[in-house]
Amino acid sequence: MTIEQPPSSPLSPFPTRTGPVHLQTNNPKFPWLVQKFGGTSVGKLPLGIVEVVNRKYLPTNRVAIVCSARSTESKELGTTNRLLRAAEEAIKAESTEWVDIIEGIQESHIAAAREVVKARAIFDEFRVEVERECRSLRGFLGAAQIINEISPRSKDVIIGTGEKLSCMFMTAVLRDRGVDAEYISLENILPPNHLPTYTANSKTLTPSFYKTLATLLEFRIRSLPAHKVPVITGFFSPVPGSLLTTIGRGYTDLCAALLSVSLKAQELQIWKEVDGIFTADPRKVPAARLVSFITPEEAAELTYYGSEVLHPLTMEQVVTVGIPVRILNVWKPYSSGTIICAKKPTKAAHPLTLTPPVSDGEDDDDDEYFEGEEKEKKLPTAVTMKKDIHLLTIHSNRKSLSHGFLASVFQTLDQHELAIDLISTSEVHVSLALLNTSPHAIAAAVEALEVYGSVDARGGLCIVSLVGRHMKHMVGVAGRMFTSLAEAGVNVEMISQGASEIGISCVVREEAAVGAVNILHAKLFW
Ligand SMILES: Nc1ncnc2c1ncn2[C@@H]1O[C@H](COP(=O)(O)OP(=O)(O)O)[C@@H](O)[C@H]1O
Ligand SMILES: N[C@@H](CC(=O)OP(=O)(O)O)C(=O)O
Repeated sequence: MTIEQPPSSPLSPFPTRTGPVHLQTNNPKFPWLVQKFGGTSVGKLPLGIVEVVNRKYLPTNRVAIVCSARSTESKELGTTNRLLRAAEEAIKAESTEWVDIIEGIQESHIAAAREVVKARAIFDEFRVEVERECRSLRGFLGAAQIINEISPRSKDVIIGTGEKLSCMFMTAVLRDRGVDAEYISLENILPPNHLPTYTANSKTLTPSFYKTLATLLEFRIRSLPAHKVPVITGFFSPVPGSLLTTIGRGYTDLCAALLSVSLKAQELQIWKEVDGIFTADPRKVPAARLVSFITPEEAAELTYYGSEVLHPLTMEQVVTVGIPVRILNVWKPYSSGTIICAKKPTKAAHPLTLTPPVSDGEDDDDDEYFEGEEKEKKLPTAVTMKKDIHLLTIHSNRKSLSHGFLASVFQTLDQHELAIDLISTSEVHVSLALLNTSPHAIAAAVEALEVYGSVDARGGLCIVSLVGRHMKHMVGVAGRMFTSLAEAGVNVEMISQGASEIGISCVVREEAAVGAVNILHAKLFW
């Protein structure tokens, strides 16, 4: 089968083939490769994605694609945020704005396809699917307006439309360029009657949830004809609680990680608009450098403490089965990005031939894998910051023993669904840094904690964290960290060293945080 190819498009910086091309299919003999594309990549560079899949990886791998909802400028202005706004509008009695928002989403997807999809039949089929999907969403929101209620589960259904439209779009674009793609929606992947068994408490998903989901994903993908290239919604549902409350925004990374586990993928690739993981957020620290390799523990610490490169739950899924994760830039498909795996891989020309050696569990020096290369300096790996932090300091009234005191504090925070980011404690005093997810919950927790002593609560703070596997063995790093901050006049409100010894964190005022990160980068990373 051959398909006519259009001339190159302004949406791709790469040369586009002209003339007929052969249909590109998955080869079932090749190892699986899972590729997740962020919403801005789908929005700005759909033909770049085709290039990545088709020309670069289909010749060596069996590819599964996961997409999040399309954004043409930034995630803030993207489809998911627009859908959330439509949901808010729909429960206002007189509002019709939600109708316009859905119309806008529908039209922007159709307009994007009109620009890149050249085969009329593929475009027409896409348009019919998009119109059907948006009609169904309008019906759903119309019903919500009548009953004046949108439950968390209903919100999931609404945002899920974003990934569905995005994957329909990418399937059409890939087909148009000769890739035998198949759209897969995971909107009903889990049987709803099983859900209550998958939460240990109201917020935490049990390992058996992830295991069941991975099995169902594998079953779903393997039910496709083997040569098809699946294009899978990063949205999966239903989940205990709701996807937004239990897993949160950025759930597509987690979906791709579970898929990689279920397919025993050779690698999980997260394609973004940034070259990989940097020594600091390049938007805040102009001198930040790309890091070619980091460990899963470092990546988890970094994402937890504010580097938005991966969803925080992603790493723990892939790490147990040893699947390497690579962060790559969709604008530079031939660069090798950042690889996240337990041991530094051997160097080779093609990124996918970087095979991570099996770890022997020893904490040996990873320089050995770069024989003949310049000895790597022992430095921290990255510095990161997390905004919107509240600090609670509780001075016990000594009416309970210290172990009882801490237990009561934790229990109270749990009752108010507040998660602790950092903790620093003496026998009867405790300081806790919390993400300010709900000012109401913090106020209620403070009131409840006053039973145990006096409570000092302050907002407008930031956590600044230094992360690095070498820090376990570096003498004086904490000293240099706090001397550098003190010399720059940054007041440190709390200090905490992670139990894994790969992270040291402190709390500073929000207005001092970017400066603090820049100072630490300038003083400790060279
Ligand atoms: N240490 C870090 N390394 C790289 N990026 C970081 C780091 N910390 C924060 N970031 C930010 O994470 C963002 C994620 O990349 P982006 O391409 O915008 O995401 P997506 O493609 O998922 O929308 C970047 O804009 C970058 O500024
Ligand atoms: N579209 C969703 C899910 C997601 O994973 O997004 P991203 O891949 O851009 O982090 C969101 O905006 O949260």
